[in-house]
Amino acid sequence: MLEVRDLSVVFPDDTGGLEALEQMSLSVQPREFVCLLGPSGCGKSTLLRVLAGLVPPTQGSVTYQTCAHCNREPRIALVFQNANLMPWRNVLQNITLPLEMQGVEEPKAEKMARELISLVGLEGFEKNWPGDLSGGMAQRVAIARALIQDPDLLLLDEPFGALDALTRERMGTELLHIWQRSRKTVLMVTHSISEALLLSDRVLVFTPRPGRICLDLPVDLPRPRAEEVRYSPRFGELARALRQAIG
Ligand SMILES: Nc1ncnc2c1ncn2[C@@H]1O[C@H](COP(=O)(O)OP(=O)(O)OP(=O)(O)O)[C@@H](O)[C@H]1O
Repeated sequence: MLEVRDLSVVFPDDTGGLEALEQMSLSVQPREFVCLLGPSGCGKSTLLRVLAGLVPPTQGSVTYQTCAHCNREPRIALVFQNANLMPWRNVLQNITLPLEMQGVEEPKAEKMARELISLVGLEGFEKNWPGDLSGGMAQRVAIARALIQDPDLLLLDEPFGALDALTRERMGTELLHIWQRSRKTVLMVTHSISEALLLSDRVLVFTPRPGRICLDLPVDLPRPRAEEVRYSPRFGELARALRQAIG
């Protein structure tokens, strides 16, 4: 699905350049859920921005294979820590926005949005304004708005980072359910070891800047997973391995 080869990113600064990523290589399989963990400033968001085409690589390459027989540009959706909803559009209208920009007819866009509203558990809130939503609800709208583009790759940059601990835990479980039903290829930045283990097939741990991958850990916890997996001995072993790698 995605192949990154020897990727380096250097941001210009007064001292000759700030190296955010150094010769990073990784690949992601279709429908895989991969989490990125690492110390603050190690280049996790930079990697997502390169993958989304927002930051150019200084060196190296990013290649997408969207499907076996087609050669189209990949569809990539990015969700940030803040939901960034349009305050003058209600929940339904926020979710249909990307389709409206593509010129999709309103009844079709609305039908698709209602299906996603059901997927993210927001039935009954279609007409609510963003200002009346909790942080968790706003992020669910942002995730639905990303999914309506039917992305080949969904990039999540600490999507629950601004939420309180309990809401964050609940949103982790909800994202697990959403992914189990949508089965998108996902790359997600998180600072939470337990969130990474609950959700992902693989966790990539970054070194301090310049970011390189120091551990590529397959998460061999059985699926479908539920909240209780956090209390299994294997979960504890994997958490210990990740903690050691982060240092
Ligand atoms: N547009 C930019 N211009 C200059 N420097 C940048 C830019 N974007 C990021 N950086 C720098 O690159 C380094 C990596 O930043 P990045 O945001 O990718 O780290 P991160 O691992 O996502 O951090 P955090 O976990 O704190 O969000 C940091 O030192 C940051 O200051």
